[in-house]
Amino acid sequence: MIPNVLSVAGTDPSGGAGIQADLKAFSANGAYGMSVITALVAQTTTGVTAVREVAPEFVTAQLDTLLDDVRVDAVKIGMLANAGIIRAVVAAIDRYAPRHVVLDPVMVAKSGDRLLAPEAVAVLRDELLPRVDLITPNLPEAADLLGEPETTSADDMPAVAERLAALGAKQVLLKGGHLDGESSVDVLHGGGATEFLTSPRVATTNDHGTGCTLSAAIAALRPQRPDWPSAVREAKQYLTTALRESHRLDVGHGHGPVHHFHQWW
Ligand SMILES: Nc1ncnc2c1ncn2[C@@H]1O[C@H](COP(=O)(O)OP(=O)(O)OP(=O)(O)O)[C@@H](O)[C@H]1O
Ligand SMILES: Cc1ncc(COP(=O)(O)O)c(N)n1
Repeated sequence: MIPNVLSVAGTDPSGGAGIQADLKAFSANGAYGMSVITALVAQTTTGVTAVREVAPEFVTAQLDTLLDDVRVDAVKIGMLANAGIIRAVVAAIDRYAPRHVVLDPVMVAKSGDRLLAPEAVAVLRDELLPRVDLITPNLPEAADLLGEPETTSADDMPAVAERLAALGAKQVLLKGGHLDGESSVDVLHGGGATEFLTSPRVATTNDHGTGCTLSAAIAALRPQRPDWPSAVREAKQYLTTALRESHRLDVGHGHGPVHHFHQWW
């Protein structure tokens, strides 16, 4: 059976990040994609010009309407914008107890624009993080969640992932895309085990929405794979190929999107 997978996130009219990227990654990884929108974002490959946050009650209305009808096999949560929307999502998780939940704790876009109110970071950490199965912070987001300086070395990443797990996340995928080096190194920590996931760094400026794509591919694959490490390893391979294939696209003048190729038929 094809899994039903939901993205709860903001929009990107240029199709590189947010809901639009998630739906492409779901399809490419064999899932049926659905979406609940938290914020309308006027953005493209060069940055964000405006944000309209959806009222928390309307996020609840979208979630209730969908979840009362459709079985959801996995959820990917991205941009949540503010504390009211975080609490609407927390209430829905408590009400419907979805089987697999991935949280990409989106805080700042690649362009430097804030996508989460600073005062909402504590709400995300204390109320949402302990309710999800996997969190996928990048290094600045990990530092913000832990209230400590940002790590600049891959050697420190296992210890950072362990401290994030102590906040209540069952599995932590700490992403090292912001580090320099020949390889792009992530660390997966969970169930008492830690592993490095290393892929060759692709020389490209088409790196808008890489975090969105990775977390969405993980959510799509998890119901189709026996455990988190299998889904995470395969999603990372999917992202690396999507980055490699991105040279075939000609979209915008800034950080372009990755190419969501179909790998399953
Ligand atoms: N140039 C690259 N080549 C290969 N992998 C990359 C490259 N850049 C990023 N990655 C990988 O992409 C994923 C996302 O990493 P990153 O740390 O950039 O997250 P992010 O900042 O949340 O992404 P974004 O905000 O762009 O959505 C990680 O698995 C990282 O290793
Ligand atoms: C709606 C939305 N969600 C997430 C991101 C982060 O992606 P990036 O860091 O590549 O800009 C974004 N730009 N927009």
